[in-house]
Amino acid sequence: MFARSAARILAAPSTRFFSASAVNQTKVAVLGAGGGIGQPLSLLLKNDPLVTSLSLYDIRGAPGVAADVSHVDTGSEVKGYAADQLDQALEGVKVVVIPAGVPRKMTRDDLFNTNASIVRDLAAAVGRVSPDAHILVISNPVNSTVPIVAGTLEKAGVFNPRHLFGVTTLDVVRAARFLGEVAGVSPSEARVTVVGGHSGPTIVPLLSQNQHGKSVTGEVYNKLVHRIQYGGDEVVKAKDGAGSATLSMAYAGAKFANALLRGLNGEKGVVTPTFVKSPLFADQGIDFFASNVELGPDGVEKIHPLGELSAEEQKLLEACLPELKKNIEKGKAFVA
Ligand SMILES: NC(=O)C1=CN([C@@H]2O[C@H](COP(=O)(O)OP(=O)(O)OC[C@H]3O[C@@H](n4cnc5c(N)ncnc54)[C@H](O)[C@@H]3O)[C@@H](O)[C@H]2O)C=CC1
Ligand SMILES: O=C([O-])CC(=O)C(=O)O
Repeated sequence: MFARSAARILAAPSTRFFSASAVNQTKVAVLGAGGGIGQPLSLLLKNDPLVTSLSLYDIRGAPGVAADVSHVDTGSEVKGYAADQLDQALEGVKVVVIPAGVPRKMTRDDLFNTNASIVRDLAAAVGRVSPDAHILVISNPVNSTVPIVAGTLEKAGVFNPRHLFGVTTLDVVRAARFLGEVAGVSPSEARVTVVGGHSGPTIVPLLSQNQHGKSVTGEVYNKLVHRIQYGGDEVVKAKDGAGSATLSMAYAGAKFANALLRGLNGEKGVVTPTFVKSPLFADQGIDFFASNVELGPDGVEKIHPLGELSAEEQKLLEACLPELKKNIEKGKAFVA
């Protein structure tokens, strides 16, 4: 099965994204497992053959979610942990996925005050109990929460940049879906590398690098880019006060977790965009950036350059960088 290029497996958005050798199975924790994302994400991880054991934590409701999910007839063990059992939930975990926090009503940055301290406290617990774990941050604003996790772990003297990922997979999933619609092809043929960060102008889809994407021009191009950058708003508006994307995010989170687990298990060529500590724009003071990253046995194996950009993409990148820099600095200042 591994003979097929993993990059191609990732390139094929579909419900069948789990691919496994079941050799090195892994204990995965979900922090925020009782929430809108956490519940379906826990279900999807229960269905991932690379997950041996699932540890579900939330300040409310995780034991109930765990009891429910544990009846699914796949091999993994599932255990739920109550509010005062965070440290127990983290014992022996190799991968920690964090969708804890509040979803937005206005902009993602509005969430900063609430989610910054939630994420900081959870990161501190990971640093204390399972400092080698790979941490996948879903909680918004990702552009700031990832630097918060990094800063917290740095303070604890256990930060490993190869083990920290902001999950930007929903942008990649949306880009494939929306380009597929515009070009009249299957999303599996419409894979788009999305770089930058995860909010409005910091989301930079490199449509020109896809054979269908490069023929989209003019007003259709502008609308497509806008839809990818503001896809979250579509869901927030449609949910009308009931939160933001949860189901598509759970799908994207499970897809990224599976890619990481395949890399950790030694599969070669697993490449997907993710927001990591990155040298690409570090000379401009931007030391976190999403780009294609090869995932390997120790997490980040190789950070790929952006490749060739069209003139439009160059402009999008120019708009992204100052905003992303501000978001990163805000996260850093919070933990300083
Ligand atoms: N990275 C991305 O692409 C996306 C990120 N998000 C973000 O994910 C986050 C979660 O969204 P939803 O699941 O819709 O929210 P939700 O409110 O439905 O669930 C959040 C859960 O976190 C729990 N929680 C709060 N504080 C906690 C703590 N200290 N420890 C453990 N659990 C805690 C809550 O009890 C709740 O069950 C939000 O910040 C949202 O903006 C949402 C969609 C996409
Ligand atoms: O829009 C939001 O707040 C949730 C999110 O990050 C997304 O859907 O991309």
